[in-house]
Amino acid sequence: MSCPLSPFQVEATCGPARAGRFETTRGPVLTPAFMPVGTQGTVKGITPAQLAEIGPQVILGNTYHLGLRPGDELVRDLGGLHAFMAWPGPILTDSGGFQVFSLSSLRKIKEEGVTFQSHIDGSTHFLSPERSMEIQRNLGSDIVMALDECPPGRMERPALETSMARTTRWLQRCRAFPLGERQGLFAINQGGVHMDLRTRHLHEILDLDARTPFQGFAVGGLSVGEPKDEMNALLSEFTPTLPADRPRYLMGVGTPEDLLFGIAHGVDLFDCVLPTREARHGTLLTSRGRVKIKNARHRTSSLPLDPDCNCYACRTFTRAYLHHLFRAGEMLASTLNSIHNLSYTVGLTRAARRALLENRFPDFARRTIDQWNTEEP
Ligand SMILES: CNc1nc2cc3nc(NC)[nH]c3cc2c(=O)[nH]1
Ligand SMILES: [Zn+2]
Repeated sequence: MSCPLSPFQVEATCGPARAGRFETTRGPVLTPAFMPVGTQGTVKGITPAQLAEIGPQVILGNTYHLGLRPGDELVRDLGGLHAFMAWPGPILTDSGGFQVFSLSSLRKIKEEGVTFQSHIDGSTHFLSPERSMEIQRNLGSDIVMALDECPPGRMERPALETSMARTTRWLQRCRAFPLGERQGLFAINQGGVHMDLRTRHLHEILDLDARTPFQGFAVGGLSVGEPKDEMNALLSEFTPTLPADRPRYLMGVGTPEDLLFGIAHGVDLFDCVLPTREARHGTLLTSRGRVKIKNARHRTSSLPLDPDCNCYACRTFTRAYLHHLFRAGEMLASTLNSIHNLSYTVGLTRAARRALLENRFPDFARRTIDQWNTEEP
């Protein structure tokens, strides 16, 4: 079995935290790394050139959305997702399970797969492990996520165990599917906030891994409405038990605080719509905490949004201008706010990596958290 992704190299550690890297055929991935979400083949409101300046290691594409519209075969015929959206760097595609359960209506899940109605036009569709793999092969992503069932938070244990068992059987089917030679498959661990279930599922995954190794391991089933302290308790105990020689990806997380917590407990990769979604709603993530740009106190401010940020928005415009754009409902407000929030979030994981490499991560984390909580941003 060719391994298109190189082995994960741990370059520095600080307790469970680590800085690392792995190669894809479209470039290296230096971790820890935050991956901006490009749901429908675009990181909303940002051009590829602007995205390149922000400099993410990897971006995400959604199988559910792109499979429905414009359709995975069209994207394949036009050269794949990298060409289609003009992003030459590594792309990770999720497998569609999460969107089917969170976006579509009238779905019916069976062993074979899940039947669902499109949120676009109500048409009926079917997503199986094989179909999810086929869509991701057609998109040509570098990192492929297995099709899993993402249980809603607070699912009762018996139902959770039934769901986990199916996710393991679906993983076997994903593994059997012939992906592209440039694609690596990540397995997804489930089990809610229960350490014993997480461990049981991991052992089932590792039984499959022993025969044909997975290129990475994702922690799914979190950030789905469970209490934050329960998520963090599980993460701190479970993450370090994942294989250390493969990337660890925490799906759907999170806030700057969540990223530091995850990094401290050994997570390498993150994705979340929060930075871009909050940007569109006028909440900006800065080195001194959150700024609600529509607040009247920014109306006349000649200051940059974040004095410690060198992004296009912070080095070019005043808060007064960002405030004006948002109040006026201008399109540029979303673009500039997203450029900043992504620059901040990608920059935070990049700075954490540097701190780990320079053996000063605890001090970095402490200073970062203190700065969030001291000055009025
Ligand atoms: C692709 N499979 C898959 N995606 C996910 C995306 C998520 N996004 C969140 N919070 C925003 N939690 C998630 C869990 C999963 C999960 O368990 N599985
Ligand atoms: Zn900025």
